[in-house]
Amino acid sequence: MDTVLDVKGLKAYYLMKYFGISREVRAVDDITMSIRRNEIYGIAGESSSGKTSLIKVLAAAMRPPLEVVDGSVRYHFNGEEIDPTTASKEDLKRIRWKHLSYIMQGSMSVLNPVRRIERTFADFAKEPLGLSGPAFRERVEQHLSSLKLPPSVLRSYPHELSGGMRQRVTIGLATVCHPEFIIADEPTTALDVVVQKEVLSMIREIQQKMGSSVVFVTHDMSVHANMADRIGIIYAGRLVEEGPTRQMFFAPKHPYTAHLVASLPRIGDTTQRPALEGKPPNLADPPPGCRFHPRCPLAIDKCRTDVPPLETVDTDHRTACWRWQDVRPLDGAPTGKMEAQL
Ligand SMILES: Nc1ncnc2c1ncn2[C@@H]1O[C@H](COP(=O)(O)OP(=O)(O)OP(=O)(O)O)[C@@H](O)[C@H]1O
Repeated sequence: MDTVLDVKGLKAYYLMKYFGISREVRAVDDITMSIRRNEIYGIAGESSSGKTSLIKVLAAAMRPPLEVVDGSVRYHFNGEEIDPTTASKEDLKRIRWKHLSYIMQGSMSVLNPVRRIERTFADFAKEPLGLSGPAFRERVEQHLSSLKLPPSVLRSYPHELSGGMRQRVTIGLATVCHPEFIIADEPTTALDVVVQKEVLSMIREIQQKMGSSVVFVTHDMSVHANMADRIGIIYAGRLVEEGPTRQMFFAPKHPYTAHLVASLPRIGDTTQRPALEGKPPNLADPPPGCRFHPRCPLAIDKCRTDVPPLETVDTDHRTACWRWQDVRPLDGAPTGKMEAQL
């Protein structure tokens, strides 16, 4: 299997000191995963579970107080090994956009408010694309048109565009160099459903054309169902289950995944889904054993004391649950009709 990214035992914590008292938030806590060439890997999990923190480490966008305290992250680009957490500024500049690109949450931060969009494209993409003048402009205009954006946006300032247009411009920036590895954090959440569909199919098209890898974060399981080849579920800073999309939806092996897929809204279905009781744990003081045990309907004594390892339970399918053999799809889990969509 052709692996592009290897993450081993990664721990990244927010290390803070207030009035001499240290506090650490264990946002990413012992994550091991690999991303392959030519796949879309979806990361799901509820708010504050550590998805964005993980993505920031992978995208070389980590800032204090977030720090890697253990483990390793390695990209393999064209035979070259790059650690995004220790790479020099020059190395990062060299790989940014052409090899590794990042679509972050919220579009405004990447667009300079006092620069026209064309200047921002020139700053980001001219050098990596190796084009100039009319050839560069033509390439950018073509790319924008695949995102349903008219060439006139290039003359605009960010504040002159709608939120949806700005988000598409951001996606355009991140994909114009056809990068090998695209990291996207909730890229379509702010868009209306029609535009969301177009943008997602555009990301897939680029991914297929280039054979690139996409790591994609969203809390929206229906987007994962339609986009991801594999899904990783994060709970309280840990990867608790990972597997091929179809298996995750139809045969989940972790009670938390079973809950997530059963809460997926379906067209025409107005039944109330049972909410998961309790709150996610405080990552400054997580519970011992399995972090999900206080909310888990299957929890036994062992779950309260022993951390379950992430073990392989089927082809390509890993779970961290002492009771994975007893996990069953919940009421409301996808069946029949939905299977055709996956
Ligand atoms: N700058 C920061 N300083 C301290 N703690 C932080 C900081 N940013 C995030 N955290 C904490 O780290 C944990 C993980 O947050 P993170 O944003 O990675 O979660 P998330 O799964 O991406 O959530 P969301 O879906 O809401 O974006 C949370 O407990 C959060 O409060």
